[in-house]
Order: sequence, then C-alpha cells, then structure tokens
Amino acid sequence: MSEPLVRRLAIIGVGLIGGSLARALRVAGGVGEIVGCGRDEGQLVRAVELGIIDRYSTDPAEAVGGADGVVIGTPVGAMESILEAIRPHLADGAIITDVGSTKGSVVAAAHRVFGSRCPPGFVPGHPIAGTERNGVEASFAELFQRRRVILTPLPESDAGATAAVRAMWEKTGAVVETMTPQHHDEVFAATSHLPHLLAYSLVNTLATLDEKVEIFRYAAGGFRDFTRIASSNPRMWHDISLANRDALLKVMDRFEGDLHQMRQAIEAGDGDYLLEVFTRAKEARDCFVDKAEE
Ligand SMILES: NC(=O)c1ccc[n+]([C@@H]2O[C@H](COP(=O)([O-])OP(=O)(O)OC[C@H]3O[C@@H](n4cnc5c(N)ncnc54)[C@H](O)[C@@H]3O)[C@@H](O)[C@H]2O)c1
Ligand SMILES: O=C(O)C(=O)C[C@]1(C(=O)O)C=C[C@@H](O)C=C1
Repeated sequence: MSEPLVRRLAIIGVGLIGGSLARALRVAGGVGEIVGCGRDEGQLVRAVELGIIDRYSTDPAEAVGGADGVVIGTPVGAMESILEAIRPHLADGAIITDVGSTKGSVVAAAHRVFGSRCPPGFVPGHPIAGTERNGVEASFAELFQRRRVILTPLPESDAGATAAVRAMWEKTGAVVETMTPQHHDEVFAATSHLPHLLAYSLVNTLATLDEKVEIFRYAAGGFRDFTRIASSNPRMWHDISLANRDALLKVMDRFEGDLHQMRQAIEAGDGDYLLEVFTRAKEARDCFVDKAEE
C-alpha cells in the first residue's frame, strides 16, 4: 500500500468547493483522514453524514492540529482571520493551500499574518471550476475533472510543497497550471469576475425596472443562459469584487468604453461597426471558449 499523499487533511470551509475536493479525494484515494472545519456546524454534521469528512471541529486551531495538509475553502474575505487563527498550530512542514478566486489578496493576507516570508509549505491555489450553487450538499466529486487549477507558488514556496499540491489536484482529475498572483488576478478579472458583475447588474436592472418584476415572465433561454451566475452566493462575490479591485476596475473601464462605442454605433445607425463586433465575438467564442475545456 503506497503512502497517502496526505495523512490528515484539514479543510476549513467545507462547502461547494471544499466539499467537492473532499469527495474527489475520497474517490481517488491518496488522502487519509479528512477533518472538516467551519462556522456552520450543520454543514459539518451533514458532511460527516454524507461520508465526505471523517470528523469536524468548529475551531480552526483544533482542526489543523497534526494535519500535514490544510486547504482553506472559505470566501476570500475570511482567509486572513483563518490564517491568523491557524498560524500557531500548524504542524512543521504542513502544506497550506486555498481555493480562493483571487490570489493577490490571499498572498497579501498571508504576508500580513506570516511576515515577509510565508511558510515554505504555503502554495496558494484556485480551481477554475464551480457552479452557481453553494454549500456542501451542492458539492460533487466530478467537479474538477478536466478543469484547470491555477497554483500561484511564492518565491519562498518549497518545490516539494508545490508538487504535493499539484499532485492533490491531479488526483481529482484537474489539469494544473501555475501563474503569478498578479497575472492570475488580471486573467480572472476578465474571464470570471467581470462576467459575474455583468450578470448581477443586468438582473438587478430588470428587477428594478418595474416593482412587479413582471418582466422576467418574458425572459427566455438567452436570458437564462446569460444570467445563471447571478444566482451565485452574494457574499462570495462581494469578497471577490473588493479583493480584486485594481484588476477589476481596469477591465471594467475597458468594457465600459467598448459598450459606449456600441451605443454610439447604434445611435448613429452604424451597422457595419455592429457586424464587425458581433462577428469577431462569435468567432472568438466558437474558437476559443470550447477549446478552453480541452
Ligand atoms: N463557487 C464557485 O464556483 C467557486 C469556484 C472556484 C473557487 N471558489 C472559491 O472557493 C471558496 C469557497 O467558495 P464555495 O463556492 O465553496 O462557497 P460555499 O459557501 O459553498 O462554502 C464556503 C464554506 O466556508 C464556510 N465559511 C465561511 N466563512 C467562514 C469562516 N469565517 N470560517 C470558517 N468557515 C467559513 C461556510 O460555512 C461554507 O461551508 C471561495 O473563496 C470562492 O472564491 C468558488
Ligand atoms: O460555473 C460557474 O457557475 C462559475 O461561476 C465558476 C467560476 C467561473 O466560471 O467564473 C466562478 C468562480 C471561480 O473562481 C471559478 C469559476
């Protein structure tokens, strides 16, 4: 029997992502005991009932005791307080990673907690997979299969720790890539964070058009497709929007400019401009978006 990748894995925040990671590792093997931690004891009890975790604690310090692997699966706004709570209780050589949708803010939080050099076992991460649902009962083992996971190791991250976090995600069926935290935040401001803000903003505009909110009766498949992600957890996207401020503002400014140009073209009856934009966008989506999942 080969040694498990991780003898004891502590997952702080056993929700959609943390729960799916636990389920995937259960199926794939390679992890010994899984200890859950979180603020919502009901979720943790449910996770034990579902066989996703072996046991739980509502105290992060207790949960990480003796753990050789720690995954933080909470909203990014909670990560600093959790790192602060677990810092004195981390086992020597423990691997510490997270699943947060922003990386610069998580790294900055870690430096505020650990100082100029984070532990060599600290390797931030981000699975590019999810749904609009949240909570452990929305989790499933297949979530990460053939999806990308981005690791953003720090200069002080130990190569062995980075390899261990990579191996953990590859166990789930994910394809692992590395980026700098800054590049990560720029890329996902454009491909994930802005789309969510647009979906929320569109639905909010229509919801405030008429107080009877009757207009949604006439929304068809296009609106449903475009706005699925507006059903995502508001707290999660509150945290992401504020954490990735600079990259988001930059891409929002660009988008606002492009939308203004489209408005001007409509106002001027410039159909050629509209056709140019629509054709370029269709070609890009048809060619690149579907390939992204290969
Ligand atoms: N939902 C997605 O599509 C998706 C995809 C990739 C990454 N992420 C990232 O994963 C993280 C978790 O997202 P999720 O979708 O699993 O959310 P979720 O709401 O399903 O799970 C979050 C869990 O963290 C717990 N929690 C919240 N605050 C806490 C605290 N202060 N201390 C301890 N536990 C706390 C909650 O009780 C819950 O169990 C976020 O950082 C998010 O940016 C989400
Ligand atoms: O599929 C969805 O519902 C998601 O929103 C997942 C999604 C995204 O595609 O933007 C959302 C946040 C993450 O950090 C990564 C992926």
